[in-house]
Amino acid sequence: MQEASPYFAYAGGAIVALYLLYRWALPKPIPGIPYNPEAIRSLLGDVPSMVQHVGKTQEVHSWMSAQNVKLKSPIVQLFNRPFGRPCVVVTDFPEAQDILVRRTKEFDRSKFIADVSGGIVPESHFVMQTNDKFRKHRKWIQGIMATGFLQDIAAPFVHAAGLDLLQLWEEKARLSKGHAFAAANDVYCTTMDSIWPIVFGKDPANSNSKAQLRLYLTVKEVDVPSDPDAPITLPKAPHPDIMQSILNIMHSVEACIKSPVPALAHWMLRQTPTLKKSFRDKDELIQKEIRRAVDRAMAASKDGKEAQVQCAIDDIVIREFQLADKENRSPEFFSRGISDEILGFVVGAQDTTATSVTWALKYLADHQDVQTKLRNELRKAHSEAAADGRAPSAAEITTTIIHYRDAVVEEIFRCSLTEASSVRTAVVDTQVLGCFIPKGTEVFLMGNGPGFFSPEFEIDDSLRTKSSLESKDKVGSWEHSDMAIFNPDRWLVTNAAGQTEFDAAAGPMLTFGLGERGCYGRRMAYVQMKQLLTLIVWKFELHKCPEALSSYAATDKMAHMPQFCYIRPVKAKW
Ligand code: HEM
Repeated sequence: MQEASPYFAYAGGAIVALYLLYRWALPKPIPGIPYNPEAIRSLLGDVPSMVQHVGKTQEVHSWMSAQNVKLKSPIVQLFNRPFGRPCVVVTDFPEAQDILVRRTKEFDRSKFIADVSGGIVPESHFVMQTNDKFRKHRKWIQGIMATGFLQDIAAPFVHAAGLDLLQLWEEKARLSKGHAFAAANDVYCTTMDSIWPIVFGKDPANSNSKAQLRLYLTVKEVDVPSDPDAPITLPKAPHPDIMQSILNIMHSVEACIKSPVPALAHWMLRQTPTLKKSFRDKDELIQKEIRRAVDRAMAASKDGKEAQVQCAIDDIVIREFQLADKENRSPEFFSRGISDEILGFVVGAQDTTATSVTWALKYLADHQDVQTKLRNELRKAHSEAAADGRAPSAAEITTTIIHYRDAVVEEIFRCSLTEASSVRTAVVDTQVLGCFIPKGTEVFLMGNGPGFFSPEFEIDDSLRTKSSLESKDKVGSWEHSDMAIFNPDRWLVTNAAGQTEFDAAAGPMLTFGLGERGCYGRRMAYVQMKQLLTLIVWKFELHKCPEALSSYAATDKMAHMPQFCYIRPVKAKW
C-alpha cells in the first residue's frame, strides 16, 4: 500500500490552524451585556451594519443608540472595529452623569479620543488621561474661561465677527431676491473670525467675512433661478492662506474618525504635501505669536507695569512666567505642550460652536413663534439699544439677564446634538448597571437616545450605584410627550416668587459632556452663541425655507452637522 503523502497532513494541519485562527479572531462578547447575535458570527462584527447605516444616513451616533433600542437595553456592546474588543454603549442619563462626574477613578479620557486627535495635538490636555501632566496643562489655560477674559476679550471679538456676518448676509439677501442661500460656510467663517483674535490677538488681515465682503462689493448681480423654491448659488471667496492651513489640519481629523486604524490613517495624511505645508504654517504662526506675546510681557515688566492681556496667548504666557517663577525653573513658552494647547483651543472652539449656530438657524426658521418671541424679549431687555436704533453692544449682551434667550440657547444645544456622546475608557475592571466592564473597555455615553429624546429605559434601582441613586433628583426629567421636539419652554420654571426663570437643571442634556473632563470651553460656547444669536435675530427675520431645503438629516464629522443649512433672511421690522 502506498503511504499517505505528508503534504496531506500539512494541508490538514493548516486548515485546522486556519479554522482555529478564525475562531480566535471572531468577536468575543463581554458576558452579560446584550449584543447583536449576527455580529459574533462574522470577523467584521457590527461593522457591515454600521457601514450600511452610515452609507444611507451619513450618521454614526444615531446607529449606536438605535442598537440600545433594537436590543431593548440601556447597555449594549458593539463590535465596531474588526479584530478589536467590543465597545459598550450606555443610554441613560443618571448613569452617564454618575460615570462622568463621580466615577472618575474608574473611567478616564478615552483612548479613542487620543487615537483620533493625537495626530494633530498629541501634547494637548484634550488627549491626556487625568494626571499631573494634564493638570499642569490646564493651569496654562485656566484664565481663558474666567469671567473677565470672556467678557472683556472674547465677547467683543465675537460681537465684531457677528457684525461682519450681518453685513455679509445683507449683501447676500440683496443678491438672492428672496431665494434661500447656503449659510453654513458663512457661520463657520464667522466662528473662525471670532476665535482667531481671541487666541492670537486682533488681526484684521485674517478675516474670512471681510474677504467675502470685499468680494461682494464687486458683485452687482447674479443669475436668479426661475423656480422660486430653488436655492441661489452665490460666489465664495477663498479663506486667507493661514486660516486655510489651520482648517486643513482640523479637518484631517475627520479621516481618522472613520478609519479602523486612526493613528496610521493620520500619519499617512501627514505625509501629503498639503498637510506638510499646513503643519509648517501652523508652527510658524504659533511660534511667532508666542514670541510677540513674550515680548509684550517682557516690555511691560521692564517698564514696571502689569502685563496687559489682549488675547489667549498673552494669558498663557503670563501664567507660564508665574508658574516657572514659582517652580523655580525656566519658562517653556515655546514647548510643544503650549503650542498644542493653543491649537487645541482653536480646534475645540471652531466646528463645535459653528455647528450649533447652523442648527440654530434651522430651528428658528422652522419655529417662527419661538423666533418672534425671542426677538420681542431681546427688544424688551435691550430697550436702550432698541430706542437708539442700534444693535446691542457686546457688553449689553453679556451682562443682561434674559431668561427666554437662555432657554432658547439651551434648547438649541440640546437638540443640535453637536456632540452626541461622551466617551470614557474603563481604567479598572468595574461594573455599569450591574454588568461587568473589563479594564480597557471604551464606554460611549449617548446623549441622543432614550432618556433624552424618547422615554428612558426602566432600570431597577438595585442595578445603580449608591452615588447614582443619591444624585437622582439633582437634574429633572423631560415629559415623555414632547421630549423629541424643539421647545425652549422646557427650560423655564416658576421660582418661589412666582417669576419665570431659566433652569439649567430642568432636564438631561449631554451635549457638552459633564464632570472634570466635560467641555472645557463650555462657557465660551455660551458667550459665542448668545452674541451671535442676539445679533442675527435682532437684525433679521429668518423666513422658513422650502421643504426640500429644510431636512434635519445630519452628517457626523468633527461634530454632528446639518446636511442642509439654508436661510432666507429679511430685515426685521421695527
Ligand atoms: C457648542 C459648542 C461646543 C460643544 C457642543 C462642545 C462639546 C464638547 C464635548 C462633548 C467635549 C467632551 C466632553 C466629555 O468627554 O465629557 C468637549 C471637550 C472639550 N472642549 Fe468643547 N464643545 C464646544 C465648544 C468648545 C469651545 C468654544 C472650546 C474652547 C474655547 C472647547 C474646548 C474643549 C476642550 C479643551 C475640551 C477637552 C476637555 C478635556 O479634555 O478635559 N469646546 N467639548
